[in-house]
This record gives sequence, C-alpha cells and structure tokens, in this order.
Amino acid sequence: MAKNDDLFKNVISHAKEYGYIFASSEIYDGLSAVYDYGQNGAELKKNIKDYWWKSMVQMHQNIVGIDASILMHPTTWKASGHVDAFNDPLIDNKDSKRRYRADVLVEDYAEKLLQKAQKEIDKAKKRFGEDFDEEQFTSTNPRVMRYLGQRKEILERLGRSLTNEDLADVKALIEELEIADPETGSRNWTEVRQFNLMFGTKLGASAESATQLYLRPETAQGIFVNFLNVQKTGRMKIPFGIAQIGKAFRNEIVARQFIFRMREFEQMEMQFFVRPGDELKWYEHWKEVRLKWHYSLGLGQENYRFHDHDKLAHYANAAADIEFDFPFGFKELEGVHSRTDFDLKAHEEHSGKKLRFYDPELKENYVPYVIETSIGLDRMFLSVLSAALKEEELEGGSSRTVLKLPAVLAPTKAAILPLVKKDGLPELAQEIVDELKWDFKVQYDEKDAIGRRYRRQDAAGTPLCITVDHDSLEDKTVTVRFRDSMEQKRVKISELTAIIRKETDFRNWLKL
Ligand SMILES: Nc1ncnc2c1ncn2[C@@H]1O[C@H](COP(=O)(O)OP(=O)(O)OP(=O)(O)O)[C@@H](O)[C@H]1O
Repeated sequence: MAKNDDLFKNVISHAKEYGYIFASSEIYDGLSAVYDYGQNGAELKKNIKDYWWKSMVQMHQNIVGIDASILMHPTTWKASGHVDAFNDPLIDNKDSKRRYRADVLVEDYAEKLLQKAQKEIDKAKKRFGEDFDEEQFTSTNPRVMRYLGQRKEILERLGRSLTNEDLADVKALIEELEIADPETGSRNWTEVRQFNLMFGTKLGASAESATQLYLRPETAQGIFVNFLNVQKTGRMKIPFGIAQIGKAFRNEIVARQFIFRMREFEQMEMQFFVRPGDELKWYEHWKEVRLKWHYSLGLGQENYRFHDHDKLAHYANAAADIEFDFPFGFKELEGVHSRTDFDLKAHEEHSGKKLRFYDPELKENYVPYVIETSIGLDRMFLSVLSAALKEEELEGGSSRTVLKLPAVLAPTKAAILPLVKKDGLPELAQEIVDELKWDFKVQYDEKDAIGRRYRRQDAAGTPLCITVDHDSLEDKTVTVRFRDSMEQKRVKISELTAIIRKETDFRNWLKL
C-alpha cells in the first residue's frame, strides 16, 4: 500500500461508523476478506446496481437481463477453462510465513520503476515550465528511458513466464530483482506454485455419490450457457447483449484491501454478442460507453484511466481495464474484454449442443463473438465511497466530515427535521415524510440541535435536509439545505417532490 494510508483508514472506519460496511460475523472476530453491508451500505449498493441495470438494460432495447444460479453443472467450469487454468501463482516467505501472489510482487516492482520515471518527468516539468515537451523528454532522458525500459523488460518476461507456466522463471525473476517481503524485508522465499481460486462444494447426500461442484467464480458463464434460451425466447437479433448482477466467489490468496479484493463479491457483467469480425469495433464502442458511465457520476474524470493489456487471457483478443485512483493508487475497477467465440465454442464442444445464430442478413449460421463488460459491484462501492469522503474546512475555523455521494446513489435522499420537538412541528414533519416516502427513501430525525443533525446527515451522505419550523405551520414552507454547497432555500412543501427529483433522478445523471 502507500499513496494515502490515512484516507484509506478513514474510509474503512467511516464505513463502519455510518452503517455502510461491517466485518462479516464480527462478534466471532470476522472472516478474512468477507464483509457485510449495513443499513446504509445495502441502500448504496442497491442504488449502484440500479444505476448500472438501468443504464445497461433499461436504456438499451437490445440488452436484456437474467439472473442465473450460483451453482452450475460442473462441466461448465471445465469448458470455461477454470478447472485447469483459474490459478494464481503463489509464493510464501519462509521467515514471515506471509503468502503473496508472485506476479503481483513483480508487478509492484515494475510499478515503482514507473513512479521513479514519473518523478523525473515531474521534476523537469517544474524546471522548464511552459516550454516543457514531455514526449521529447521521455524519449531522450537517459534515466527515464532506463526506468521505462527496465519496466517493459520485466513485464514482458513475467508475461512470457506466466503464459508458458514457467513458474521457476517467475521465482528467478523475484530473486534477480532482489524483491523482498514488503512487510518484513526478508528474501527467504519458497518456490512459486499454482493455486486454484475456485471454492469447491458437494452436491448430494452421501460422500461416495456426491458430485463435486464449484461456487461460480464469475457470473459470465451463467450468461453463455443461457445464450440460446434468451436469443430464442427473446427473439434477439445480433448484435445483442445479456446482462446480469450476481455473486461470485474466489479463494483469493492475498485479500488485505478491504472490499477491493474479497472472497465473496458481486459482479455486474454484460456479454454483448456480435458478428465475427465486428468484435474490435464493438470493443472500442463499449470501452467508451463504460468510461462515460463512470464519468457521469461526477467523481472527477482524473480518477479514471484505461490500462490496455499486453498480456491477454487465453480467451481474449483485446482487453482493457478501467482503473480508478483508489486510496492505494490506480487499480482495476472494471474490465472490458473481447472474448472472441471462445466460450460459446467451448460450451458447444463440451455439451454437444449447437450454440449458433442464424443471421438472416448474411444467410449464415455462426458462433457469435463476444464483448464483455465486467465490473465488481463492491469495487465500485469502494471507489464511490473513497472519492466522496471529504474533510472540509469551514469559515470560522471549524470543519466538517462530508460524504459527497452522487445524489442518485445516496442511501437516503432527504432528511426531514423538525426544528424543535414540540408545537406541532414533529407532526408536520411526519406528514411530509409520509408523503415523500412513496417516491424516495427519506429519514425523520428529531434528536439533537439542528446543527448536529446537519453534520450527521452530511457524514452519512444525505444530499438534502428539510427543516420544518414555526413558520412552516403558517405558510406551508420549509427550509431546504443542500449538502455540498450548504446553501439554504425557503420553498413550498408542495415543491419538495420536484426538488428532490431534480437532484436525485437517474434521468438527470446518466449522460449517454
Ligand atoms: N476478489 C474480488 N473482490 C472484489 N471484486 C473483484 C474480485 N475479483 C474481481 N473483482 C471484480 O470483478 C471484475 C471482473 O473480474 P475479472 O476476472 O476481470 O477480475 P481480475 O482481472 O481477476 O481482477 P484482479 O486482477 O484485480 O484480480 C474486476 O474488474 C473487479 O472489479
């Protein structure tokens, strides 16, 4: 880790304090890399799911959604390659007894070289000011060239060793680069070996007759095995997509980054079926659409970047990650993959069933090619939470903690606050709640002074506070306070629905 340890710690403790995320089975000291979502977390998660589902399914006539089961016929995972190849290379440190992903140790080393190069570039930028030509500097400065060249060489060699399953060479690379245990500095490593990430379980009553099953490690295969069911019953014509949100399970080797890497997590995936030969055009299309989707939430475009893969998975002919600037640096948030016809072909072979599409324009049967967009719901949650959490200095020397969640995702859209707990104000506030609750998740709060209630709602991420005072009884107006600007406005009670809708409606957020 490094970049911003304090921010990360704050995110984790804030998530707990405000009912977003708890360690799973915490009273028994938790379960490593498994988490529960609390009362606000469950709402935020549901809203992220809705935002994705509406953007992908509701807004596209040619994309439909399904909900496949977690347990699948075991041959699915043979066909997909997961039984044979869903492995991570692991390495143990003999002194510290800590376990690491060998490829990640090497990648982290390479990342440091990139940071060193960037530092040189930044220094020169400062020195030369406006005249600075970054491209020219990068391609001529000996130090920068050395760092970048070494990085490239290392990553290429790692890619080759992993593709050839040459684990001895991965170990050799770790030794040559003198990579030490990041926690303890020890270089006393075991050999590198493969570890399958799927969780196994059994179907059936008796041990002898039981069938070995797996908890699905990705939701994608539930879509592929249903390709024909959906295509035929939905009379879908290529190009079309099938979307799904659901749990996936991976027995991750290193799982120390809160909800970034979990053993039980959720994915939001869409598989888009296209004509063979058209796949790279659609790949570019979906890269762009998905990046725009992230931008639409207004968390800062500088927080996102593409990372094109040089090292491709066995099923892909192009792949890119959308990376997000997490508190521990830029990391994968979403993958966009051109999966070719690998999956459907493999399922044809293993099931003996044809998974083809008759294209009436081409008058031809073919196995479609597939573009996948795959995002981790929990990672998305972490990106939103970490970009939204702010500590703000206020006039007069005080400060506030505010969770600037995009209003469309906020768990509670408005808090209704009677100024005092008497004179009929609570009753009027409750009337307002009873009207608004048909359309929005709202919360009634009468405890503590009004300033403290505002702070509490700021920290919980509620975009609007509605205060009911004595004038409200007379003229049916209330004060609306906006979380981000702290601006206050007097409005009619009858206008509240329209005001909340303007701030929080999907229509006002998604930009296509
Ligand atoms: N263990 C996990 N915990 C939470 N989210 C995950 C996990 N593994 C994958 N995801 C999410 O699912 C998405 C698609 O899965 P994919 O198989 O492409 O990930 P991956 O490339 O294996 O991820 P990583 O390289 O970080 O392990 C990822 O972009 C990520 O957001």
